[in-house]
Amino acid sequence: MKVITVAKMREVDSAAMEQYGIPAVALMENAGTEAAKLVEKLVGNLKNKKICIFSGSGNNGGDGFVAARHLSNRGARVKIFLLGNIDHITDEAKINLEIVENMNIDILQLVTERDWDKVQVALAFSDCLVDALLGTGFKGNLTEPLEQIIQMINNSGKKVLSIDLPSGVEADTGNVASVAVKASMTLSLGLAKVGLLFYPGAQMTGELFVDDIGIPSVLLEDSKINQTLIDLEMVRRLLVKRSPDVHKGICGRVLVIAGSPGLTGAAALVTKAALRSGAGVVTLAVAKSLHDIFEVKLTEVMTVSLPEIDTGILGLSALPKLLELAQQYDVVEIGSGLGRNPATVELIQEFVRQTDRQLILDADAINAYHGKALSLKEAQIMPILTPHLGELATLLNLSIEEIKEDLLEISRRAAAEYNAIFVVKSAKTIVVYPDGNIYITTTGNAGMATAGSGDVLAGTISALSAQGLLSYTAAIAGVYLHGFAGDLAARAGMSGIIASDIVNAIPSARFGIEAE
Ligand SMILES: NC(=O)C1=CN([C@@H]2O[C@H](COP(=O)(O)OP(=O)(O)OC[C@H]3O[C@@H](n4cnc5c(N)ncnc54)[C@H](O)[C@@H]3O)[C@@H](O)[C@H]2O)[C@@H](O)CC1
Ligand SMILES: [K+]
Repeated sequence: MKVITVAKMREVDSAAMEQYGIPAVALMENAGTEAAKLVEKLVGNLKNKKICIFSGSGNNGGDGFVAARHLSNRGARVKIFLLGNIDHITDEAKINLEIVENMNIDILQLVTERDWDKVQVALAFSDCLVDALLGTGFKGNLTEPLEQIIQMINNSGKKVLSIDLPSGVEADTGNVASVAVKASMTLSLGLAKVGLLFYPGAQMTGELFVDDIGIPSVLLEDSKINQTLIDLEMVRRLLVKRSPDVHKGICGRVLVIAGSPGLTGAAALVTKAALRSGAGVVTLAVAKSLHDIFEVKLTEVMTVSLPEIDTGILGLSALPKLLELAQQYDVVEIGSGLGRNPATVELIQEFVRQTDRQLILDADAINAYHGKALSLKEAQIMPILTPHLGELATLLNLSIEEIKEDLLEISRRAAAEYNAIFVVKSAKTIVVYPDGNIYITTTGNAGMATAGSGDVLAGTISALSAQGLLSYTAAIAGVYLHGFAGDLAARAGMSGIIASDIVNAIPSARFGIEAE
């Protein structure tokens, strides 16, 4: 499923109206009709049900007026609370406001504090609320009466249907200024808005429904809408089932260059995740003085000892051996817990420049390219980078807050600038391609915010890439599989998940995805 930004949604709306001649009021009619159906889903038989509709003065409010008409027609007792300047009401909303006025539906414009009491009473006796205060036209901070009304809605404990977006959620970012409606259901119009998928907006959305409201499908499937959700079907098509006559040598060979003193856990997690994700052979290359530790720590992973420049620290002296070794592997994962010694940074950059293997760069390998987009462009095959928000911020010289303000566009610019596939890890991990396409995962949970979870992801993507998925698709399938494994691990208690739990759940997750 595609996910859309406000600017693009406006283009699609305009095209529906101008190219296809669909009047705006018809789109609004469809929006309100669908909203009324979902209210029925929330409360059951509408007869005598008390429904409060909160409408703003924009088109989102207009959708609310249409819903009011349909709900009233089906026997509900509807009250409309109108907020905002009625003189600035849009043409389509005005048409629908006049209709509900003509139908003698109870409408109260909220102006003074005395009106709040009426809202409180109505809320107490209502069966369900419809939130049509703010849609895609909202940005920034909420002004006072809105904030108060939204708080009243949330405090009422009633079921709420939000139209298009929970009011107060910014459509392009998922940011919530001070407060937003906590919806039981959200009906998103045309396509789901980006903000419904990212936190904190995603937390306010409730169950998400999407309706095309009559917009021609060719407009909604436009290839220029370049955000797509990663779903089960997509990943099922990508993951190739193991044929019965395979041997380990053709199940994907992964070389991992990771670990430094005090950071051996990262290397262990990457390698184990690669094995659990189905790689046939996984080898860990480490500095000589760490080698014995890993020999004990890892059973199924082979280890190779590299020359070091200091205890446990790699430098250029390891380069010839690494380049030669890499030839025997399909994919090289580099950087997890490798450390930031300038000599190690130099080794990373030279290795990345000279090897012709597919690379997955994590953690310190990403840090090695701070301000050096041009030198990463020297990589022979487009690499995959797996930064978390902090690493992305450092790479781009921005703060995490600045990135969150415009995550998609900033990630797009980074992928284009570095000519790399970026897997940006956060509560909603995204895969970003230099051509601007973004894939957003639908798996994963808050329990996965735990040390080492990112190392597991790097191992998973490496294994899938080594198994023959193109870097383009390995990142998508890896992110989904990793999140799915985390969701399985969460069944035993989300808040206590540790990274090894995710590793151990990968085989079941893959089995679940591949199952017919
Ligand atoms: N053709 C279209 O564009 C369609 C639009 N539709 C609906 O129209 C919505 C978009 O309509 P609009 O562009 O009129 O915008 P909205 O109705 O989402 O919001 C505009 C209103 O919000 C107020 N507002 C904006 N930012 C605010 C802030 N920070 N604090 C307080 N008030 C603020 C504005 O003053 C204005 O009254 C969609 O979300 C959807 O629900 C649907 O009717 C379908 C067709
Ligand atoms: K809304």
